[in-house]
Amino acid sequence: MGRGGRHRGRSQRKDFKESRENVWKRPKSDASVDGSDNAVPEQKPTWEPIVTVNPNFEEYYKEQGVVKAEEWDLFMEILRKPLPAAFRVNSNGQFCDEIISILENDFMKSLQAEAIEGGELEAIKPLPWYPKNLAWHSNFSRKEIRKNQTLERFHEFLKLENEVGNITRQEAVSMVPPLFLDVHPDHFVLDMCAAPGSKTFQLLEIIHEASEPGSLPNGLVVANDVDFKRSNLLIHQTKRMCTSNLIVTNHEGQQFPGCRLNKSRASEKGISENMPINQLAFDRVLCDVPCSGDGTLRKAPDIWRKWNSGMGNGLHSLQIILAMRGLSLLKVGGKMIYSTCSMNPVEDEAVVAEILRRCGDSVELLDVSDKLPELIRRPGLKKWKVRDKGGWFTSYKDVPQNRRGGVLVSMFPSGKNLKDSTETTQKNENVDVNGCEDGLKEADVPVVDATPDEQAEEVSDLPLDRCMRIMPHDQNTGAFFIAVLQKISPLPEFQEKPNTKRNSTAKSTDSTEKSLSKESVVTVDAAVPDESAVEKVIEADSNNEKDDSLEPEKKITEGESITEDKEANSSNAGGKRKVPMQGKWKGFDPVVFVKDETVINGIKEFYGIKDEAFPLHGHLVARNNDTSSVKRIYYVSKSVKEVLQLNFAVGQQLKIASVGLKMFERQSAKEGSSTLCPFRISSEGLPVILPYITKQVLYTPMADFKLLLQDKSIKFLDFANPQLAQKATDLVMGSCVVILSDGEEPVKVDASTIAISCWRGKASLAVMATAADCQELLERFAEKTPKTEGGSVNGSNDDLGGPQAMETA
Ligand SMILES: C[S@@+](CC[C@H](N)C(=O)[O-])C[C@H]1O[C@@H](n2cnc3c(N)ncnc32)[C@H](O)[C@@H]1O
Repeated sequence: MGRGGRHRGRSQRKDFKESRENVWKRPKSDASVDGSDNAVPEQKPTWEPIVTVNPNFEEYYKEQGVVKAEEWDLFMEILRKPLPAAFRVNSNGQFCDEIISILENDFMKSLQAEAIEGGELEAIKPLPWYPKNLAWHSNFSRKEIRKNQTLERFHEFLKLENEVGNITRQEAVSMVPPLFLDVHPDHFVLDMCAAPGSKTFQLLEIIHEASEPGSLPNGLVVANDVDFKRSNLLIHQTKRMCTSNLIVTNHEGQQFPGCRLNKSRASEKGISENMPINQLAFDRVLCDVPCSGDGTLRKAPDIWRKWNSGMGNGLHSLQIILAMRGLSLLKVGGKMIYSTCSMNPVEDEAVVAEILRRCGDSVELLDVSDKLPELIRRPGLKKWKVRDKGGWFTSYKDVPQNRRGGVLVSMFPSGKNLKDSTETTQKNENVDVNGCEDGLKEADVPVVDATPDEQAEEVSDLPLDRCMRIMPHDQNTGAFFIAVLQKISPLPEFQEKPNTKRNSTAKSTDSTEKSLSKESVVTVDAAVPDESAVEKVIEADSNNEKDDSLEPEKKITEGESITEDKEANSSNAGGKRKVPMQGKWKGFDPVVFVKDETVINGIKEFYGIKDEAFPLHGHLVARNNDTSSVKRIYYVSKSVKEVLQLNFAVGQQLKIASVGLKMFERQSAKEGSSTLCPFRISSEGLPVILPYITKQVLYTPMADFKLLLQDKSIKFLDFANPQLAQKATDLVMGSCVVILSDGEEPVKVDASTIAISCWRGKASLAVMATAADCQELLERFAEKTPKTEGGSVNGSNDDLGGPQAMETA
């Protein structure tokens, strides 16, 4: 019997069938669409059908030719259907193989009856183009899964595994860009517009792919997003990954700092001007830009009502400057993905064409047609039109002066202001072209002769067919656009700098937003993926050192401050951070290296961690502006440490929202008892540090391990195995680790080791892990019971599989 083991009768299938017939409904009280799943309320109000008609949308895409006339009806039919749910199994999760096996051998079969009832061939199936059966598609929509009782067991499974980080719910097409980025474990990767973080999670998985338990990759991911609230969702998402190789930053992507140590600064600091210039450059950049999001219509049906052509036009310039900044931060030889969840060529091919024009020979649009052959996609367009309120334009030369504020030359296939052979000259009045952020006059958009081809119809001469457009009706998904770019040589000099007036012929964010408010009715963030792990808005993440629930016990002397922002130091008193606004950075406490020998040596001694095996010095950071109350200590990988040091060296340019892996947490012992070390091992950090802990470890067989998970606390005398009582008593009071073992003998920690963080009290042992983690382990053991226990509890964990130890608090 599978987990939960609840089988429902046929009567309940009726509800399911009905739910499938009602295509889209929404609560009568309107819900705003911000693209994230939390926009779809769980409340049970009266429901009214959502209108899935928008004549402007239909007219626009018919004219653009993104689908052929003969497939139009199918395209529209699929767009009106709710999006099937999709999810990925975390390839670094300890139970990865086991989860795939449950999907293949249990749910694929047990859900089949429901699929047939609903008219589908398969209930769930692995996405054929995703490696190693790690990604799955379900023919049930997410709403069906949530609402239909027959699917409850599957829903519970998804919810629990998602919560503990073993799976991530993510729209299928949103999984594609990281697969084309060709990331290696030693790469420095920048995810420029990262929230809510599903692709960041994928990037981290790839970085960690080849790591043994306890060993850390050389690479790192910097996940950036301008939106503070959404950054918190990202922090929450990626916390489930237990990584010390992530930095989360809060910058406008187009202004992301290069952390360059310039000459004047070098002399100020007395550093030789001849030293190599330090630059934070990346091997890979993911530029998954804000977009109009019409590729997510199936998931966010409110877009039907809101869509208009101005949405794409209004974002075009921001998309260009984000992509240009991404390319300038890329190492020569490095690769960047430009992607959107929009089908609109103005946000897609036109942006790629413009960045290729700006970069000349220094950037190549790669042909990746031989990669992921099972993924059905269409080549990028080479011709398209531009529409605004006034009508359609096939060439910039046809755009009247009064429309040139919103319609830019870069939106057209040629990217040029072509002279019509029938015209003698183009008037170049000194009129501001709003699309040019530095106030370029129209005279600066040169009028050029059209080639004979261009005179007939504007067709791009760039190899835009190398771009990829995924269409919903090809494989029952959402839509997505992806281009893979490679930096061949340094960019033309003026393009290498962050977005400045001088280097851009596009609108600034401000002018983009102005243009948006003029013509579009959806927010910039409308196009956001479906990741359900972000169903709650988290107001402050656990990095917040102002949480007073833990008592300060011991003073930690800070090392050097990495982000010494005065405003950061003076804010954030109440636990809620302020949103950085108008370029001012507010809200995050500075990152400091923990250098206090008493603290570090105390931890090392208490847990028996040897320096040569696992150095702590230089790898521990805290968030604090008050050195007396460090409560959480984060571990950073060597790569992250180097970036922090560089950041410090160049004047704290990075606005760091979160960094490192929470490894130690200050814990007060109960009144009347005391502990030698006030820092307990956090469950997030345990998988990394477990192989190096030599003290405060208790090995328990399965029966007692289960008891501990069930009861959360166990008196020493209640252990089923009487020897354990003595061994638990022998531990020093305070934090300890309990490892599932064949007997009560030590086992060598490897990928299959299961461990939880505990607290050794006066006469009992208490679990310091979340209820979800305990439940997940118990269910895992239940799945295994017939095979491993055979009437007797042997406690062997040999067949539990997967990397790293498991648990979190
Ligand atoms: C399409 S979503 C990104 C989705 C994300 N890559 C993922 O897979 O979860 C676009 C994101 O861009 C962010 N954004 C908007 N303008 C930005 C800017 N100027 N710089 C950086 N991020 C920006 C939005 O807050 C939004 O989170």
